[in-house]
Amino acid sequence: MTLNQKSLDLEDERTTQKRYRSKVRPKSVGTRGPAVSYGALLGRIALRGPNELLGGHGDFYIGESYANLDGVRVFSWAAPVACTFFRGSQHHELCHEVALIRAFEHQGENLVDFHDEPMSDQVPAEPFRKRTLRVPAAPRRPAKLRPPAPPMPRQPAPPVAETITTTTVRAEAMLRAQLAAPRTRSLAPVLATLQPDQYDLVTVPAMDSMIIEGQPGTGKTIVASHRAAYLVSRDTPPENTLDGSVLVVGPTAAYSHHVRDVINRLTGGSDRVRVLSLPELMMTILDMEKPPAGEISRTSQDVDENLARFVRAAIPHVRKKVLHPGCIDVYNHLRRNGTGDHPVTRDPKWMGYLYGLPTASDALAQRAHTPLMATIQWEIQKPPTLTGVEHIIVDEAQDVTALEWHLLASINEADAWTVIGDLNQRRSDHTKATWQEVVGLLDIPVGDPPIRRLERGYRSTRPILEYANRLLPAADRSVLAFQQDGPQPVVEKCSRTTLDTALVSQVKRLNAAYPKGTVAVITADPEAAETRLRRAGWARVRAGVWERTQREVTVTHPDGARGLEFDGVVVVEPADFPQNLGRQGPLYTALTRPNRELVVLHTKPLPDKLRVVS
Ligand SMILES: Nc1ncnc2c1ncn2[C@@H]1O[C@H](COP(=O)(O)OP(=O)(O)OP(=O)(O)O)[C@@H](O)[C@H]1O
Repeated sequence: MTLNQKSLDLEDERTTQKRYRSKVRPKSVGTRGPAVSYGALLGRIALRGPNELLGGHGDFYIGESYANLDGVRVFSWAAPVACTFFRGSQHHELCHEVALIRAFEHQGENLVDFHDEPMSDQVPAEPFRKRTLRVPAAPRRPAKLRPPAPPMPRQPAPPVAETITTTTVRAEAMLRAQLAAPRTRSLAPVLATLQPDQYDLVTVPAMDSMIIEGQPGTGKTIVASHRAAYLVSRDTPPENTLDGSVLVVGPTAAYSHHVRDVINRLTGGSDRVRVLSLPELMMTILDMEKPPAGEISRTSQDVDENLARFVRAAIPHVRKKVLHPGCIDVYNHLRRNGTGDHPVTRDPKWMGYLYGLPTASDALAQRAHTPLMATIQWEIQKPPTLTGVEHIIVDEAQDVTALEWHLLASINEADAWTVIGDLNQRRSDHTKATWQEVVGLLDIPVGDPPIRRLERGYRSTRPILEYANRLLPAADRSVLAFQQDGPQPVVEKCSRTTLDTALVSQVKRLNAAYPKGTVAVITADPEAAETRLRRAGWARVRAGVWERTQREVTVTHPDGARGLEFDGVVVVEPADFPQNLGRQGPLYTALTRPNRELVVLHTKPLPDKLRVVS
């Protein structure tokens, strides 16, 4: 295609984009501000020839929702026919007719470029209808006289044998450009570059439960967020959707913030998807304003599923004494181990545990006891805002304890689950060590294969992943990084006095290297790092965020970094990171947060595995 032709075609596409936006936008724009979808066209499909399903035309668009632009059809990304664009494995009957796929590149609201990918050796000479050349500006017929377009079949056709595989990378140039762009504070929709394996997982029917596993940066959160939107889209085939709502559960409030925008953009701000971190969920149940503090559990008993059983058995006894018991009445009943006639348990191990519980007000303030308090409250009075949930998507599921799984299972009215995680990032010994145990606990059927894997890492470059993966068992160490090139991690041995200057100068260097991007310091001792920054002239703008000369740095404990990403990350003193059963989940999470550059500063010896030169 000549340059001139391309710019004419681009003009055409921009015109269609404008018309599409003006048609769909009033439906999707609400009062929720910039997070709401703006009606982007994602791409365009040219078939090998005209097709009667398309009223004799041979091309169509894929966009954020359905529209008919005077005979030019835009199908939603959630409709089965979008498989022609995403190259998933549950093919639509038009999949094997595809000659050319055009993917649109947007900057903000502007369509700035397109990328064509031939899929067949039979690409028609003029694959796409050209509006500026072919469509005369003739007076238009009144809409009511226009013949209705033939309906598109909604059922996906049986898979066809062809060379499309889910390991294929699609829209590669755009994907590369997107990953090289500065990271922002919240995740963005990636529909135009969604990969075939991700699309397959996003579009699994709502009532099918599954476990998805993948190393850091393989797109698990992308799948979680796009799947939430797919499940409630009005363009999703009815057999794949649900009547109720979807709850997306993540690890921290920062994670909820990270994904809320993308879901709002994809759903047009639908109130059928709720995003809450586990602590936020429990605070909602308990109607608490301040998050509880401290460890997620002191002992495995704090989060043991037996507690849920005790609570359910205790409530009828408490109700005999108190007509409308509150959370505290039930808690105190447990603390006393019930009554002489009806003890909660006769097991000495559990009796000791119950007698040792703190007072109710202390328990409410301690994170280790929030799952128990929330379980009690849920059993006695469910908040109406959390009813009607039919599918729960749990991200960072490796960090959910047994008692929390029980609570989530009580909330889930249709028992449909998408459980997503990475066991290598586990941060506690008190969570389940295998997915089989989680499946057993939830008592759900999962399909075949029982665990689906996302293999390709998108976030971190190969040098970063190779360094971080040294922490893993040998069998998990191989790296499939989409971004092959990037700076080697900088590992700097410091003295206690030089650590201060090294930290500040690395933060400044990364800020300068990624002027539009994000930088973080991840440390087991955020207070010490904040003191160093304060002394160097940085000022706190909000919790965990510091500013100097209009540049920001986030300072966080590894627990707070889960699910997040930054362009540059400084990891301070790996030897001080919490370990579980000798494994380095929190350190592994920290080392895999950067998209572009990793710096490790240490005064103490590095963990053995990081000292090994591969
Ligand atoms: N198809 C895609 N197109 C563009 N960007 C993508 C795509 N898939 C993943 N990414 C990007 O890769 C980065 C990592 O994705 P994501 O956060 O979903 O990974 P993850 O598996 O949840 O990681 P972790 O477990 O480490 O938190 C994000 O910036 C995301 O936007």
